[in-house]
Amino acid sequence: MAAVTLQGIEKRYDAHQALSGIDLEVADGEFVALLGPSGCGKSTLLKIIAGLDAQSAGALHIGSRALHHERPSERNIAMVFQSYALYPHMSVYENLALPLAMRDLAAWQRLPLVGRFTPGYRRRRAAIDLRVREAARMLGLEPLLDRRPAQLSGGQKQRVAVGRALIRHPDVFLLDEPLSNLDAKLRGQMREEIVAVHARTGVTTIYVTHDQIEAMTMADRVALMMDGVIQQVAPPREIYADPVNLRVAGFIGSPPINALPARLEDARLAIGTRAITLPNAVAMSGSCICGIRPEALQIADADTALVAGRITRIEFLGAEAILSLEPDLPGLPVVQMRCHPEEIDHLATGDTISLTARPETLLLFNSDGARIRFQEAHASRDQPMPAFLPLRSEVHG
Ligand SMILES: Nc1ncnc2c1ncn2[C@@H]1O[C@H](COP(=O)(O)OP(=O)(O)OP(=O)(O)O)[C@@H](O)[C@H]1O
Repeated sequence: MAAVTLQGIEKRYDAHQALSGIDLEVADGEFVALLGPSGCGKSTLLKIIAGLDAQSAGALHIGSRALHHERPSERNIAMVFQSYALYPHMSVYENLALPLAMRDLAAWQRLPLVGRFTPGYRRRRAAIDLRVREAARMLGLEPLLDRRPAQLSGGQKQRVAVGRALIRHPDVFLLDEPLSNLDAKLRGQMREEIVAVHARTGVTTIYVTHDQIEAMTMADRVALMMDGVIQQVAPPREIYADPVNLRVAGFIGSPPINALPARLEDARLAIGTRAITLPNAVAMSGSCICGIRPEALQIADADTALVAGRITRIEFLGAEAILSLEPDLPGLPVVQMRCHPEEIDHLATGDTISLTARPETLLLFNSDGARIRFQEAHASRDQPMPAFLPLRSEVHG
């Protein structure tokens, strides 16, 4: 096992810049998810780490080894692809044993019929057998060892692919969208299994996905990529609660963060015709974007609320509900609130209500999307909800 260090990695395909200035340190034994929309460069970066593609510039280290021209087979990295890439004519046992046979048996020992009579064959085969059975036990594949891939379900194939990748005890384990061919229920189950295998083996893992739930539930840290650039690397809770820019805030979270046009003047924040004083002064004035997570909104009195409008949709999702509100002011987008279904039991589409949020839950961004930080202390939820007041009374009051 080993840490992975990427420094200034660039990748150009002719005129197209696929990766720019990628710096990333994955600690020994850490599980990092590379998350981002389609085409952002996740797979390209993974292929560069695996040695299947070469960077145009930058350095890559595994542990203290600088990797420049090592072939994939010399890197001691294992990779699982979306397609599983199992050998269809081989049994599960043979698929699991293959990486060890290729490494531990000489070419003449792998020959059919003749190979088994060569010196050292039986000892090496016994060692391989032990490892195959150990991997099969870890992944629940023991009853399936004689089957061919065509006789397996998607989840079972996925498990064989994971087992085959880990059987050589690699330094680094790379996975490229490994669950995208599975149905939702199986994906949930395989997420847990991969996390459990990681916990048991402790192999440094880099996991590519465009699915934020996978990234957020599985990884120690999430590296969010967009347009070939890593926007932020942080533990799941932090990347959600403390995004560095509006693109990160908008990508993470479902329903997405509400982004309302606003104006700032020192500690005063105005949204539409309402304003509130923030807990701390902000070192900027002018137009900004106010980000409000759907769960930060709550129903409030019309006199003190942030926004009023008409309910356009209510979705009941079991344990929670999503309410969409069309603000009664032009220029403000539809706002979504996430809450407990009981809180909105009495409401229906077409009703008029008012919503508000605590100032310390607001995320502010400048017009370029960069985060503007203002809060130092977090107020308690038990304290009374601060009021948004009509703009004129805020200004003069
Ligand atoms: N061999 C290539 N030649 C030219 N352009 C390429 C090549 N491989 C990838 N690209 C481009 O580089 C960019 C990044 O591709 P990459 O496959 O890394 O994205 P991704 O984030 O993994 O997307 P997806 O989630 O859809 O797989 C894309 O714009 C893609 O079209």
